[in-house]
Amino acid sequence: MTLLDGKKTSEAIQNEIAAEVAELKANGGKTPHLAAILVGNDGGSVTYVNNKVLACERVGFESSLFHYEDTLSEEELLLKIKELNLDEEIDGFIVQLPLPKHIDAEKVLEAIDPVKDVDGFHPINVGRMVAGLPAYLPATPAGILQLLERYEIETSGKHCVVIGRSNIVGSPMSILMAKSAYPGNCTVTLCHSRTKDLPSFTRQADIIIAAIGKPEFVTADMVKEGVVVIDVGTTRVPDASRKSGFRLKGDVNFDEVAPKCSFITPVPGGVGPLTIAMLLKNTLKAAKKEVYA
Ligand SMILES: NC(=O)C1=CN([C@@H]2O[C@H](COP(=O)(O)OP(=O)(O)OC[C@H]3O[C@@H](n4cnc5c(N)ncnc54)[C@H](OP(=O)(O)O)[C@@H]3O)[C@@H](O)[C@H]2O)C=CC1
Ligand SMILES: Nc1nc(=O)c2c([nH]1)NC[C@@H]1CN(c3ccc(C(=O)N[C@@H](CCC(=O)O)C(=O)O)cc3)C=[N+]21
Ligand SMILES: [Mg+2]
Repeated sequence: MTLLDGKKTSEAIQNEIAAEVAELKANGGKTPHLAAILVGNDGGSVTYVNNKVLACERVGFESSLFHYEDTLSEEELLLKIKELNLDEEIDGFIVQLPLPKHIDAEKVLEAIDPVKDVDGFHPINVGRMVAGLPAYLPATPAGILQLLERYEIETSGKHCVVIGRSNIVGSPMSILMAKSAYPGNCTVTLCHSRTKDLPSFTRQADIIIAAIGKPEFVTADMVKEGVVVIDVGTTRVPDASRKSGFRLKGDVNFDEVAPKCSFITPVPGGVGPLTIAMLLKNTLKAAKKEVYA
């Protein structure tokens, strides 16, 4: 069993990005600038956004954080997005999800200029990804592809079972794994809460990508010997023995599943750090105008 070290892989990618940024700057180019909008004080969201800002500093990007109370109106948020769309200093920005219930998230994502949509959530970027045109790939699926590639995991002809069909992880992941490319060329099954007899699918899987948000959902009896397991889940569960009062759990029961795996990601230290690295990568592409001329 090989542990897929997301932290180490993320650091390697960030070092590559830092070297490119240094070169850009030396050649008189613009310093890439990522902005993040955070509405409210959800614990996880605050942590992830702060991690993104810290990562920007590490690679030599500029960053801006716009943090609002959860009473911010949809109108005010849309106005801020319009401002960032027009701000020539900012190459890319993200609106952290989830948003408070009184704000229509789809409307907000559609208001972002696709050219600056470094999360890759705008329907234009989603469509371009599906069509195989240059696009910002959503960071979590792109990070998973990086892990598979950097560990030279064979994917061609394999049966990949994705659990979860969200717009940000499961659905794009299923599309990318089916593409005629490496990593890809898989036969893909996309499972969700209406799937009947999920274990009958996961037991056939050569590669399982779990993006459900239910801690320890995937158990040893659901997987075959030699499987590759990618655990996207990051749920905070109460843990009184920790200073923070919680610990992070994946969607896979690691202790019982890991012994059956050829490769598996830990949580934390698996997919999460890659998500941050790929967001930076998209921001670099934005600054270099690699996706949209
Ligand atoms: N590490 C990282 O970088 C990231 C981690 N995450 C984490 O990944 C997890 C998933 O996130 P996200 O995709 O946004 O989640 P969503 O809640 O948007 O989607 C969850 C999906 O899981 C499906 N599902 C729920 N229960 C079951 C079940 N019993 N059997 C089969 N499928 C089920 C749902 O089905 P249905 O569609 O029918 O409701 C849905 O498609 C979360 O823990 C999140 O925190 C997310 C993004 C990035
Ligand atoms: N607009 C938007 N874009 C996103 O990309 C986005 C989002 N909204 N909303 C929430 C999800 C979740 N997500 C994570 C990113 C990093 C870690 C991460 O770094 N996790 C660390 C642990 C961090 C910790 O200590 O909590 C790890 O798994 O090792 C996790 C989850 C991005 N998301
Ligand atoms: Mg992780």
